[in-house]
Amino acid sequence: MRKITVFDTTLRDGEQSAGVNLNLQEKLEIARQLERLGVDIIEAGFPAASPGDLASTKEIAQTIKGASVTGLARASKKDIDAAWEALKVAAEPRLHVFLATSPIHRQHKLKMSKDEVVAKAVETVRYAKTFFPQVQFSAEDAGRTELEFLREVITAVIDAGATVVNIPDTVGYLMPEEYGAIFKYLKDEVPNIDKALLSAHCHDDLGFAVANSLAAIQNGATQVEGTINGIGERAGNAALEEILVNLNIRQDFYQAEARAKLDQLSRTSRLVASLTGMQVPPNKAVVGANAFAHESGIHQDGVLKERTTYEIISPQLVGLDSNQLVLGKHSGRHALKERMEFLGYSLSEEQLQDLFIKFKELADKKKELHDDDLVALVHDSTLTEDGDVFKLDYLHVSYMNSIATATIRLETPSGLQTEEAAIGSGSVEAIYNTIEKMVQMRIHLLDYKIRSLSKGRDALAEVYVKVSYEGFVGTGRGIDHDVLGASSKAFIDSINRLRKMKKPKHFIEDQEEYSTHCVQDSFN
Ligand SMILES: CC(=O)SCCNC(=O)CCNC(=O)[C@H](O)C(C)(C)COP(=O)(O)OP(=O)(O)OC[C@H]1O[C@@H](n2cnc3c(N)ncnc32)[C@H](O)[C@@H]1OP(=O)(O)O
Ligand SMILES: CC(C)C(=O)C(=O)O
Repeated sequence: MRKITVFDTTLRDGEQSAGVNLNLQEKLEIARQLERLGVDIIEAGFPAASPGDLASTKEIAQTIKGASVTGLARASKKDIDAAWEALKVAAEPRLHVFLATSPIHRQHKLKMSKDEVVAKAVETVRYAKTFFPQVQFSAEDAGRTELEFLREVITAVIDAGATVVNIPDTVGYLMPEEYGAIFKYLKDEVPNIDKALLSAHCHDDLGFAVANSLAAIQNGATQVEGTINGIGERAGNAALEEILVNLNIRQDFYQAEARAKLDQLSRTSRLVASLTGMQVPPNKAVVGANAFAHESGIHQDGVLKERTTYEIISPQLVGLDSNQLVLGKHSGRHALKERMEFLGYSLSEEQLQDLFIKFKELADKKKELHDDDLVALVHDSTLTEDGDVFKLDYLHVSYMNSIATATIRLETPSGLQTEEAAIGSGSVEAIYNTIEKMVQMRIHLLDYKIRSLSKGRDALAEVYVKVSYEGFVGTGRGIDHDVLGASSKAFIDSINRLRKMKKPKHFIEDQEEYSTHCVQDSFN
């Protein structure tokens, strides 16, 4: 099994993401978590970039003991001196210097000839070696560099003392086969290649950063660079968590391993997302919120029977407690039953079927159903279970010139349908006046409370009412995705309960709490 050195550049290349600016404390916190994750090298910053970068690189070099800390420098004595100032406190000072080698960069940016680039690279590595035992040289834009020239530069810098040579696809231009082929070529053609680690550093402009990094490993790279959550300049860097999980899950294929502790990945990802403000898309591999969430019934059924039917990575591998069966409109009875059991309900087949119908109706209106929604639904189902109740069939409310008019159709306990309309100064009053007319009972509303049962704009509303009728006091509860629907249901519920109070032995057992409450209130 080949050992792969993991080089994390979240704090340097990752911080180059547009809009990201981490302060010293935030960088230290991320560095400590990277140490827990077990990366081998942490690139803490670019000390010549600013006094703040120098100070944070120094602080991290002083603090972190479980990983090697490095900093970036251009091919310039000034940059190397700044890096030394920051990194001399480290246990084993390590420098990362870079110089572009591609024709585009040579001509337009550096304005240097090939010979000048080789000479500068060698001079830089030699100077760096006078301070640092470990020197990494990066041939910036190696991906667009002539292969023969790349071979020449890499041979020269290893001769000058570079201990790591990095071959970045700086602009994310290459396809995996092409990037892998460069590593194979360098392994075969650079005579002193065994004296240095060969490193891969990829960007995601065409979406191949992780695939390219893995292609490099397949072709001889022994160090891989990346950032947590794949943050970084433009479209970002290779996502380290994805590379690490690939190496683990497909060890059979890569025959390579890293020492990182994968169960720290979720935690590291969350920390980086919250401190950088760069949120992870839900469908992101390994660390996205949906990476272990199953929504569709067929998948949920499969996962409940045998997790590996639809899950190639176990949630525990990356530090999560469990996968998630999200209940939504694509879910089936197996998942609903499992969730209800988890919530403490053992439903008969009939009850489950009834609940499932209501669940699907609600799921058509709501994106995701939370536990509160399910509890609400099951209570709604059990309440109306024994029949002999008024049920809301249709509700329409209009509002004009400060007068609300409610039109309501009810199903009566004997199964007939009755329709009525009445007005009120507000929608709820109009509804209650209409229902009162229909049931022919003079009901006093003693209390009315409304709350949101679950999260989001599409949350269910729960209305609680306390009413009295001919000396009896009762309560009612209604749940609906619409507040007026919930208000109607609560009022009707209270009427159903008041009717049952006259024959308490028929109280519905599942509604014990409610029933007890009604009985006590009415007979005290
Ligand atoms: C691929 C990468 O991710 S490389 C890392 C990129 N990261 C950063 O640039 C973040 C930190 N950078 C900075 O804070 C600033 O750019 C500084 C402080 C480093 C330099 O600032 P300035 O001196 O104002 O230069 P500026 O950034 O405008 O231009 C870059 C200069 O560096 C030169 N340069 C670029 N790469 C290198 C290199 N590897 N070695 C030597 N010189 C280089 C450019 O040719 C240009 O030189 P010029 O001024 O002679 O034309
Ligand atoms: C400094 C180098 C390694 C770099 O960040 C790049 O080429 O993308």
